Amino acid sequence: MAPPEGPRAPLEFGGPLGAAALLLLLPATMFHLLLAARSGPARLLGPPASLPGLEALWSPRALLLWLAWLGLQAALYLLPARKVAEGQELEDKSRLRYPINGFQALVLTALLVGLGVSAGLPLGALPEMLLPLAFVATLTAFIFSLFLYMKAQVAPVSALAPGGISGNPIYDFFLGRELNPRICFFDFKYFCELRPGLIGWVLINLALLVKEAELRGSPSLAMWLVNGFQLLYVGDALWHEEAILTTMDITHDGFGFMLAFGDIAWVPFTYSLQAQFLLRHPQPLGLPMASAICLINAIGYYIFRGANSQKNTFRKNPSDPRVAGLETISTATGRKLLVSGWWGMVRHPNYLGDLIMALAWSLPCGVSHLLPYFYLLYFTALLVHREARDERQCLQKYGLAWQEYCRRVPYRIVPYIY
Ligand SMILES: NC(=O)C1=CN([C@@H]2O[C@H](COP(=O)(O)OP(=O)(O)OC[C@H]3O[C@@H](n4cnc5c(N)ncnc54)[C@H](OP(=O)(O)O)[C@@H]3O)[C@@H](O)[C@H]2O)C=CC1
Ligand SMILES: CC(C)CCC[C@@H](C)[C@H]1CC=C2C3=C(CC[C@@]21C)[C@@]1(C)CC[C@H](O)C[C@@H]1CC3
Repeated sequence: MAPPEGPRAPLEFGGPLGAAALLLLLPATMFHLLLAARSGPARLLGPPASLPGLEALWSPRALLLWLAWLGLQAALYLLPARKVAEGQELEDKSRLRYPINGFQALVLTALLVGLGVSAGLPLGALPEMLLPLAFVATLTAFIFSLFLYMKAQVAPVSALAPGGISGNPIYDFFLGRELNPRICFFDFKYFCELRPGLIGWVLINLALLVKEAELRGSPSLAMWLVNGFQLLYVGDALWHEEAILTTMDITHDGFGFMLAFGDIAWVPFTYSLQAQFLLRHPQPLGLPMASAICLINAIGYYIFRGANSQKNTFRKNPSDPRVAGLETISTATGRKLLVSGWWGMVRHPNYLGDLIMALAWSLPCGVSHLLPYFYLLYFTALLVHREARDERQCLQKYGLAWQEYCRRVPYRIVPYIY
């Protein structure tokens, strides 16, 4: 039986209490990680060596830099795009239009940063500003989420997301009420999901690499690997930008604190944790080990990209010769489900590839500390939870056909294990 949506839908994340706890816990975890990475013991569990005062968190320079960064990314978003894509059909049968120029934004940002550095911009000074930058990013996320919550009060009911209309203000503030908040062509959720956070993440990584070169004469092999792997991941996401239009974040979830904070603060400041750790805790890495780690990342990427591209190609055009020979199950909606190829191996092959890559990003940091493995642990929890949410939505959409798919493909993420 499909679960109900809307006001009677079961509340996620432990309901209002869980949402209230996460409002505090998520920023606290981010600051804990930032502090732990710069401390000698670099302990993931246990209190950080010292707590910063307000003077270490608040800096008008960091605020200016942060606003300039958001302004730059917003300006790049508004530049003419190579393509304008249509999103999924909405409740009122309309489709929104989205500019496909994320990769262009990455390249232009790289050019601007390159120009800035050659004109004397001290990129190596950025790592010292991470704490105040994370602080202003968190403040921005709170203020922005408040704006989104108020904007949703005057939005038509058809514009609201199914999950964020519980009526409890804390829960709805956390999950987000409006599905696609926009001002004219500027779509806030789509903009935040890929631009300031993801591009900010690789910029922070690069600054940490530059700082390491300043401190030790040249960047370490471990730092090169972490930078290279994560740049590939971000470049890939922006190159395939159109694919996020079918993710549950865009089609199902409201835009509230969880995604706003996740996109603009959590991603840049916690996803760069391995590079932050390496700056203060250099790790020796020989060529044979580095080659093995590159192989692990390549295998992860091969599965991740293969699975995502196979599904996207199939959804765009099921008769495309690359997917036409695959076995499928018909559903009552008219859409089909792939039951061979990557999607016949496990029900979320793309998650498996993503997790293998996450392991490869931590391995260059050695095995002496748990801290650089935080991303792998957090990401496993996120994907297990996400997989369960997606299963619920697919069961609701496809009913018996989904049950048949689960029978034919019994494992969720890891073959023969989970
Ligand atoms: N680094 C990070 O922090 C994060 C990364 N990711 C990554 O982003 C990518 C996108 O993930 P996500 O948005 O969760 O979802 P998916 O790309 O896995 O999409 C799930 C959807 O795919 C469709 N689908 C499921 N099974 C089949 C099948 N057998 N045949 C055809 N279509 C099927 C269904 O939608 P429908 O039928 O409507 O098309 C389902 O709702 C993943 O690679 C993930 O690893 C995700 C979250 C966080
Ligand atoms: C702060 C919370 C614990 C959770 C926040 C979740 C967000 C950080 C993620 C939700 C879905 C995401 C996706 C990506 C990045 C992380 C967030 C925003 C990608 C853009 C990463 C690159 C992939 O190729 C596509 C992903 C889509 C979903």
